[in-house]
Amino acid sequence: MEGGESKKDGGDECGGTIEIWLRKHALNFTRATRHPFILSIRDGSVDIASFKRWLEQDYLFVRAFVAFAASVLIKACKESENGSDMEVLLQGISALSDELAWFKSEAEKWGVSLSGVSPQPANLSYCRFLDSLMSQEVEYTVAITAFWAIETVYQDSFAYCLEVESKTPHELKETCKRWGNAAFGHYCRTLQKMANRQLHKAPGDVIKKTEATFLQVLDKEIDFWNMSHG
Ligand SMILES: Cc1ncc(CN)c(N)n1
Repeated sequence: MEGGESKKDGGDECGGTIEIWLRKHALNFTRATRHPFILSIRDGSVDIASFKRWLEQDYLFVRAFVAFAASVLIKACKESENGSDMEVLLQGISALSDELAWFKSEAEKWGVSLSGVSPQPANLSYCRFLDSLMSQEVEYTVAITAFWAIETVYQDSFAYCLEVESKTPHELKETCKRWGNAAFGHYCRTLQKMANRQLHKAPGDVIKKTEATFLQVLDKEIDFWNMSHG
């Protein structure tokens, strides 16, 4: 097992809490990762105005997500018994810096101005939700699971657009590779193990809260994709 993990740590890829939830809530997960917007990228019918709208809104979201990532890092430093969590999250934050730079250059490529963009209601609601998870009262278990889910929805969605049979337009391949690449997939699986390890030792009430938060993330992601329709 990678990283010296054992079933005892909750690191079993088949039997961890996260894998159980992915099976239990498969419909919600599929709605978040096989949204019509993603399907339209994959079959090549995507409306470029929708893509540009997504680009503008996601730039704003990622700025809020950086603050959330920093709060998860602080919780890891204080609450995680595993020293490598902090290192994984620190690398994740550094990748978010590249992500912001990428949004700026991608916007320029598409003639989109990011300076005057206002967040749409679904984006505001998602950012407010992230804010609520940044509170000191929110356990690391809840926060790391939400963080894993947010990154994984993008990984799974965009990796789907890169499968051999996909007809993703050439000019959108770069976007899909940003989250659909193998290294990002590996990063998401590492986050999944971190979340599983926490859940393995969490009390029942925290597990319940974490499952509810996971479902909220999926709903917020669906609303976010819906926004691209305008
Ligand atoms: C809405 C949303 N969810 C997830 C990600 C991946 N960081 C993102 N950029 N935007």
